[in-house]
Amino acid sequence: MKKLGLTGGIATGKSTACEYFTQAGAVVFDCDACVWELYQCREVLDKVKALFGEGAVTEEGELNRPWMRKVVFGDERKKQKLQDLIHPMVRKECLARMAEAEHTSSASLFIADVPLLFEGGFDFGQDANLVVAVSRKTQVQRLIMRSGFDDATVHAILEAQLPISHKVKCADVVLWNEGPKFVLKSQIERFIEDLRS
Ligand SMILES: CC(C)(COP(=O)(O)OP(=O)(O)OC[C@H]1O[C@@H](n2cnc3c(N)ncnc32)[C@H](O)[C@@H]1O)[C@@H](O)C(=O)NCCC(=O)NCCS
Ligand SMILES: Nc1ncnc2c1ncn2[C@@H]1O[C@H](COP(=O)(O)OP(=O)(O)OP(=O)(O)O)[C@@H](O)[C@H]1O
Repeated sequence: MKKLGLTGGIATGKSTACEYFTQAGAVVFDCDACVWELYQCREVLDKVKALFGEGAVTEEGELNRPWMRKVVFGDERKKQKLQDLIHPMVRKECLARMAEAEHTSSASLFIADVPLLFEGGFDFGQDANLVVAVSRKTQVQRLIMRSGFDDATVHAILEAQLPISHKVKCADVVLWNEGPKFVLKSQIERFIEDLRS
């Protein structure tokens, strides 16, 4: 089974690319989804509350995402504290999912969608790394269209990530997602064909 890391910046199209990889038969591990699941766990939420205070959790007992975004993306040290808590758990889940796929699945491709693949040095023994890239202008447009974040939040998140141009330099393969979705899809189909040949 070939193992690939997939990354990009926020809203560059990682999840969209992974959807196409899944359609093509790959097993995909999504770090963001894993983080969402971890926050469903009371023990994890209690740890987040212990680190950041009562404001981290809503009255309904869920993670207060807008509050956390403000705290974490405005302060490098606090962001690091959250990452130190969450990343080891995500990596553990990723390795477990990969081991399970190797034993139970006939898929020939395992892909981990890791937003901070290069920032965090996320190593799960992958054979190569893919980057889904767009121009900064398109990235900001798609991010605002999807999330409605204000300019300050967009700026803070982008500041917390390596520039796409840097990620492109670290990539083994770049999927250029500036055009319509079907163009991304056909790049992925061609990439998979090349792997098979
Ligand atoms: C701060 C949190 C609560 C904000 O939640 P929100 O719903 O807005 O974002 P979500 O988790 O869906 O992530 C969306 C995107 O934000 C970006 N992002 C998330 N965490 C980080 C981070 N620590 N540094 C830079 N960018 C990040 C990524 O591009 C990611 O794809 C959340 O992002 C979080 O817990 N981050 C820390 C965990 C982490 O590092 N996750 C990244 C994958 S392991
Ligand atoms: N080629 C494209 N053309 C137009 N819109 C696109 C294209 N690719 C992705 N999008 C849209 O841009 C937004 C971001 O895409 P997607 O969720 O795949 O990015 P992401 O990198 O996974 O984001 P995040 O970092 O938040 O996890 C979505 O609304 C998606 O539908």
